[in-house]
Amino acid sequence: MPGAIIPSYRPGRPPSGTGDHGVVSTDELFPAPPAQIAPGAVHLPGWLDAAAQRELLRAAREWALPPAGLRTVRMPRGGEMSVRQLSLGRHWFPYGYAPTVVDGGGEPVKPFPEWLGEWARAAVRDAAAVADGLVPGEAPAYDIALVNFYDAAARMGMHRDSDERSQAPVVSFSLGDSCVFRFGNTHARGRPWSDTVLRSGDAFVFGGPGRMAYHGVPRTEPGSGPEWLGLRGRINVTVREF
Ligand SMILES: O=C(O)CCC(=O)C(=O)O
Ligand SMILES: [Fe+2]
Repeated sequence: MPGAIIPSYRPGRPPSGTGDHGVVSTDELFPAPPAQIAPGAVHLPGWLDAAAQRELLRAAREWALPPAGLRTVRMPRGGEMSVRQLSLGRHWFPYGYAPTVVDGGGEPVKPFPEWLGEWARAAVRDAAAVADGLVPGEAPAYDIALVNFYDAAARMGMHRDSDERSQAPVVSFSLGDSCVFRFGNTHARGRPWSDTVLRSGDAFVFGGPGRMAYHGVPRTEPGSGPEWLGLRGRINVTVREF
């Protein structure tokens, strides 16, 4: 049943998008302009409109279903990622890519949809207008995506996206609850870093000099997502070229 894996707002749940402060944030009505956070790293607030957010959520609910659906990722040294994940195009496991769910049931991954690649290329074009080292007109052949689902307790430690052969920019799309996205440096997990709030509909592009920077999600803000979207928790989709 679609929707059974990625939770919805329960009927009767109080509105949360505007409920905390009793007002609609002007940040949500009038998203800020694109901003370069670090060299090659660009935040595109409100890049997905409401229709696109609904479309991406609908697709994510289908992708989440088995086979090769949303799963808990086990780390090589034991332990589990708190984020649940699925892959499109190629299956990511710690640490590599495979055509099938090699660390699970062995099923083939779902195909990477071409429209998601078009979205990512368009986001890179917009990011290139304000960024250092993101070449406009460069059109990566996006072919994989990782879809992460964050419940209220989930977070993602500082890491680099280093299992791709390609250095094409990574493009992330966020849905649902806001989060703190920590974008660091290319040398080490620690400071310097900068924290950016990613809200539902935001895109974030990191490429060029920022492609190999450490980044992570220290926390989400449970209940902060827009009520009209009907998602409990946070989804992040990162589009990559293998
Ligand atoms: O959830 C996010 O915003 C970041 C996800 C991420 O870094 C990843 O999937 O590698
Ligand atoms: Fe990442």
